Amino acid sequence: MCIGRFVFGIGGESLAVAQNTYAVSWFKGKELNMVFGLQLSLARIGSTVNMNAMQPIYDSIAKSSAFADAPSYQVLGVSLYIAMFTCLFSLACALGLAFFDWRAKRILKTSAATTGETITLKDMKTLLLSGKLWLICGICVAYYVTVFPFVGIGLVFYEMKYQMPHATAGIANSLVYILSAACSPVIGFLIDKSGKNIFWVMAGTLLTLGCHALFAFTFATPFLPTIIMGVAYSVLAASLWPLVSYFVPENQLGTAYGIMQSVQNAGLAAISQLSGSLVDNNGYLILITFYLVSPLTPVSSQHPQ
Ligand SMILES: N[C@@H](Cc1c[nH]cn1)C(=O)NCC(=O)O
Repeated sequence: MCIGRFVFGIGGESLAVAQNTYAVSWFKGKELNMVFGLQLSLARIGSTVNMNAMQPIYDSIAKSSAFADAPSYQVLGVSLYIAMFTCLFSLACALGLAFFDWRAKRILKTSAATTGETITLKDMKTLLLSGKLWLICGICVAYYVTVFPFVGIGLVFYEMKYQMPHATAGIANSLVYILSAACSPVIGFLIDKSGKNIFWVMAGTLLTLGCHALFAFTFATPFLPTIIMGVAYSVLAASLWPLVSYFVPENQLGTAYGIMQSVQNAGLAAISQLSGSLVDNNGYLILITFYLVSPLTPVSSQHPQ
């Protein structure tokens, strides 16, 4: 299983790096935040379908006459084979993209997704010494560790703190992603219109901070902070990822996004472990208080655009 998850991580995150680089190369200066919003929206539809569909798929296979006496690992295997078809669909889309890129290159007599320049060792050194890149990485990791691990343990949190039935807790937990799927393109469009990415990064961070405060210190309906968190997360994501393209030259974008994803995932790996251990040993109040402190890092590391 660990090997499978390792390969999955390499594939998924490389895809994200390539997607971001293509998006900037094709849409820079033309509603880039909206394009990122749309991309995030589709990714979040995928996460939501995954969160809500896999258990029913597993249950219906287990109940089917063909697998009535099958051990659970076989039922799981068949469920994962079904999930594999969405990966094949993704591969088909990538092949379609390659075709359009090749066609654009042929018609425009240029490389569509790159400037034709490749990164040199000197560029790499300049990039690695760029304070702005590391600040963005800091914002990215400090913010995302308060959202992805929270959603990861959210189901049990809603059940335990708010005494919600399993199904209602599942709906509450997927609301962050459902809202993000619905709002991200619209929010991306509004960010394009205002052109103030850093302001929106700060707004998204502060709103998320408020949500964690409501979760930690009140017993008011959790739907309100969850809804606000869905919107805040969309605001942050649609404004943060395009920001890289404002200061990193096009031939270094892939490397810059690669560094950003690595830092984000290193933080997520560590904080997911810490979240589990904080919940088990100290309870949810301490965990949410920890999430409250983490986004302060992005707020304090930002300065006006
Ligand atoms: N690292 C990417 C992709 C991802 C999503 N969940 C885990 N990895 C990322 O964070 N993209 C931005 C987003 O908001 O999903």
